[in-house]
Amino acid sequence: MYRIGLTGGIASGKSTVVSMLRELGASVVDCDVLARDVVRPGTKGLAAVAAAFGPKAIREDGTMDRAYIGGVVFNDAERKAELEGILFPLIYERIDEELRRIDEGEKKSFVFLDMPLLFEIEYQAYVDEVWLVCVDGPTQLERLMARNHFSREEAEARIRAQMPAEKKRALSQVVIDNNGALAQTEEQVRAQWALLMDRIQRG
Ligand SMILES: CC(C)(COP(=O)(O)OP(=O)(O)OC[C@H]1O[C@@H](n2cnc3c(N)ncnc32)[C@H](O)[C@@H]1O)[C@@H](O)C(=O)NCCC(=O)NCCS
Ligand SMILES: Nc1ncnc2c1ncn2[C@@H]1O[C@H](COP(=O)(O)OP(=O)(O)OP(=O)(O)O)[C@@H](O)[C@H]1O
Repeated sequence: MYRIGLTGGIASGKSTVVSMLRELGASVVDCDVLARDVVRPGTKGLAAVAAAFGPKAIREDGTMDRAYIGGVVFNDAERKAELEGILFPLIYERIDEELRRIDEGEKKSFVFLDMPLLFEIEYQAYVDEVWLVCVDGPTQLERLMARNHFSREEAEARIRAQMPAEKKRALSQVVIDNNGALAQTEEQVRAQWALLMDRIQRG
């Protein structure tokens, strides 16, 4: 099964592009969803996070306090590495499970992996090509602040925790520019989809 990694900085528009790809018929493994799945109430993932981050990590309803953990890890690289050390192995396991399900169950010839941290974790060796969703710095900051109701400082801390877009651009085979209107993004996605179908058919 041909694997396409889809990545991009926070609030670059990955989910927006994923909805367009799904409309076109793509199967997509969404790593943010899997990252939430491994810390559902009652999981060993959440128990490990609670052991490392203390009682404040869990809310009264038993779910992980994402705002609290986010506030800690995006301001402290060591704490972020600690969280990743707990969650990444669990997320990798779930990715493999999902890939097997799509390969054997849906019998698809290709799959997209929506993976925000693809380059940060050097996952490019495990995919056949990488698509990058790109926005310029001011647009990213503005969209992130608007979507998450973050202050400028909170938004900048999250952006700083990731690899800069220029570095990611140099490592990607396809770049989708999401600075413009959604219709312009959709046009690029459709054009790249057609090229991808050619590549897959040619083997
Ligand atoms: C820190 C947490 C609790 C913050 O939760 P929150 O609901 O605010 O954000 P959410 O999970 O929706 O992620 C939003 C975006 O933040 C960025 N982000 C998330 N984790 C990280 C990280 N470890 N390093 C850099 N950026 C990150 C990504 O661009 C992601 O798309 C959460 O992101 C988390 O559990 N992160 C660790 C797991 C992880 O790395 N997931 C992302 C890749 S699979
Ligand atoms: N072309 C666009 N024009 C205007 N707003 C947009 C455009 N594309 C995305 N947005 C908005 O920008 C925000 C970020 O987009 P989206 O959620 O798709 O990004 P993401 O890369 O999936 O984010 P994350 O990394 O946090 O999961 C959303 O509020 C979305 O509605």
